[in-house]
Amino acid sequence: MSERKKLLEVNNLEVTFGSRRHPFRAVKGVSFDIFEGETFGLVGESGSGKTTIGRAIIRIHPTSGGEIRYRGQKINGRISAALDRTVTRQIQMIFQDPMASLNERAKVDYIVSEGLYGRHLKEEERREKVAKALSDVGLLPEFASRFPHEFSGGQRQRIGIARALIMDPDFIIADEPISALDVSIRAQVLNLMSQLQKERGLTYLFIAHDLSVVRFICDRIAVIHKGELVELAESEQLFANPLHPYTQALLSAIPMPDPIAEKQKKLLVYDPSMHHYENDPPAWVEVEPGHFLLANQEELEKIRDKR
Ligand SMILES: Nc1ncnc2c1ncn2[C@@H]1O[C@H](COP(=O)(O)OP(=O)(O)OP(=O)(O)O)[C@@H](O)[C@H]1O
Repeated sequence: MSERKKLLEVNNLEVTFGSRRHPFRAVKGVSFDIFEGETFGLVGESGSGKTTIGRAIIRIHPTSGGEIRYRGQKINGRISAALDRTVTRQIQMIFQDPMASLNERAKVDYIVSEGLYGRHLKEEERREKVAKALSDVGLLPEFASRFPHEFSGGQRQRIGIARALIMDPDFIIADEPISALDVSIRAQVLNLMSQLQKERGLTYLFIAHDLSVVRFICDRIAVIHKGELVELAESEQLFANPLHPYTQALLSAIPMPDPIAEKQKKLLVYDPSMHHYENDPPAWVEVEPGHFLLANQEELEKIRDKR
């Protein structure tokens, strides 16, 4: 994949919440690249920092260290107004809960075209764009005059996708886009996303806590644990040969026919004491081409012994 162009570069990213006296490092030195046209997965359990990374990329959360580059230009921290406009248009986000993310009191027409308002388009042009965005996601143009509560969860997620598409983005951050949806319509939304990717050459950052979802749609997957990126590999490679104990724990949690048995299994597989690194700090190692692992010497030896 090295000949492919890098769209996004995240280097040593830090995001800190809280006060100066009581800082909370939600993202700790995370680095990864995303290539044009690929679907890159960020997985990890709730609270691991996935959403925070996505929100730092679209400049909602300020970064406290490191660099984010989009098409080679630094986009975190202070940037020019022109670059800010470019980023705001080219990078769009779709959200987990279409119910919560759509303004209940606004009509679909307003919701879908909200991002266009600064552009001073003629009314007719704006309406045409809304109709096109709705039909691109498989909805009828006349839905524009309805309110979000008139739609099903799947249709509402399509409205959320139309709202992103109307900006004509190159890069979409999809934050758990199907986890709030009924199982029966999840595949439809994933298929729509794949079809749009093919048609428009979109690049996706796909955030999920569920590894079974990302397996089939992501080219590469990064595993986030407590704000750190602990493993990064091509999807197939990660599933065939997960090396970090946390990745193994995540994998052991799918599928989940019996939640209690699975929880016990997870506790057995995952040993949190491996994260007390005081005398043996972890470092990145490339264990196989393209397969990176954050591990200390002790962990590496354990992994080597097992293989
Ligand atoms: N605005 C904020 N202020 C303070 N702490 C925050 C803020 N946003 C997130 N956090 C904290 O940062 C950590 C990472 O949160 P984040 O939402 O990024 O996790 P996540 O992996 O996306 O989880 P989820 O799947 O539940 O959204 C959590 O401990 C969270 O409580």
